[in-house]
Amino acid sequence: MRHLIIRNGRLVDLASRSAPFRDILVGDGAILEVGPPGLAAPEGAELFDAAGLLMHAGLVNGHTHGVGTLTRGSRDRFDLALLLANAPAQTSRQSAEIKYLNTYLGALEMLMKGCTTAFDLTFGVPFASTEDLIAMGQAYRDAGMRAVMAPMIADTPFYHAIPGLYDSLPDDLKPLVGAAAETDAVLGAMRAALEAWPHDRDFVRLGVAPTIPLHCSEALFSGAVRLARAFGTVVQSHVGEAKFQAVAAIERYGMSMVAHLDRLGVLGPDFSVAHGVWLDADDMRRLADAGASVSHNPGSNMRLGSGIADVRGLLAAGVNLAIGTDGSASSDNQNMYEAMRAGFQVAAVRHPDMERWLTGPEILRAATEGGARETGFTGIGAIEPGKRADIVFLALDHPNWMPVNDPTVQIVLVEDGTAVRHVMVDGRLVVRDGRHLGSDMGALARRAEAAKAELAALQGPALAAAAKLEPFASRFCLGLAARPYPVERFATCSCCTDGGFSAEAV
Ligand SMILES: Nc1nc2[nH]cnc2c(=O)[nH]1
Repeated sequence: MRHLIIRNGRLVDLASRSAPFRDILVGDGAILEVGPPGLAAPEGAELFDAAGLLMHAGLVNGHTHGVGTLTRGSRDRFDLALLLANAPAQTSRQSAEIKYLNTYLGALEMLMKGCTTAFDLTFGVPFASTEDLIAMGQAYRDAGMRAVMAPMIADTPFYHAIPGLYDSLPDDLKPLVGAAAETDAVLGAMRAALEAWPHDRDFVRLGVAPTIPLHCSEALFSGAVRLARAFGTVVQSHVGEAKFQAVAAIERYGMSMVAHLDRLGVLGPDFSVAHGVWLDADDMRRLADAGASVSHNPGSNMRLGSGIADVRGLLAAGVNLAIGTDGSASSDNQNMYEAMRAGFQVAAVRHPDMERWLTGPEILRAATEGGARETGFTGIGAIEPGKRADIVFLALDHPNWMPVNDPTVQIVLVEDGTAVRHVMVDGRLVVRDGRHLGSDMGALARRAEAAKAELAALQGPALAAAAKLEPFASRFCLGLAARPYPVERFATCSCCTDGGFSAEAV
């Protein structure tokens, strides 16, 4: 066994909100013991000196999209309706190099900012082949990160998914709307990828993401979840992200999106909801009863103007909470410290009553243990015996940490990733002295610029067509969002006007 003894570091303790000195003994990537200074180590154990460093468990990004990294920061006024109007064009045509680079650069950013595991909703089959998915999984392997890669699958294009939207389009634009996909072909391609998956599942797993319930026929959604369960993997879907979707769900199903999913029998401990902004108390109870998770993505929900999730309500109901950044195409960066800080801030904005604000330990727990449960990587999320050694080392001689106060609050509200000194995954350093081991940043920057040019040439015509449709999608979805949505939770909120969130707050 390869032993590693980490000495002289301070370990964040969520329960006592302190950071006592602790030694950590690691054997073959697993944490064997955690104890006060002077912990016994076997002869020949390699010493890792963590003097002047604060240790916390690697962060888990509960929801991202590696596919959007190369387009980060390219548009400012961009809401979910515009994103969905453009998504097929943006994800349709990419070379293998672009797919790899998108994923690798996202992973690199996450690792360098203290995140060691991600739930990545990537290109959907059949547009991404099994080979593409394997290559994107390799990007995580090469970066040294853990991930669930879940292809976003659908059989109903956005314009058909939202009741009335297609009919609202001028006739000359209707041919620009993509055709429905063959349900069996999508499920067949998903099955083939699951069967062929070659990567070590302790590091990179293949998950399943029926992307948005409205974009999936019942046969596709149920079939996707059955497949995930047959292969013992996890499922994630965008649920209740924007108000227009919540209203459209009532119109389409005669019930909320979560009630529809419950009726399909797909909710369970292996099921996670991305966003979960537009949920009522009944939705939350159904998710909690099923043991499901919600990835709270506050930065994205603000960036796209989607709204503010009632996270206190989710926790009180007993839903497992994770924290996510969302993809860089929707929220630009992959900074889990920023996502945690935003999570704290939006809860305070959402609830005038301070008793309902989130605490530092609650957010940090969601970004570690909650994410571990949500991704299905049960061996991560904490620094304790039996877990894998995914450890972030923050420099205490960085201004962020002068002085050390309540470390559980300071990580959430002060740290921004700039104090990340080293990052360890499975007992091996992947970031040392702030630099990712194995990446040539100059070469990557040149590849990214070349990929950007290639992407513009490949996707230009499809994006031009999407741009013609965009104004119609935008107007239609704004019209849906202007309708009252009957969610009782807003009745207790001081920023409420007519039973819906005020336009200002959303
Ligand atoms: N935020 C967000 N990003 C996406 N990227 C692709 N689909 C989606 C979605 O439904 N929501």
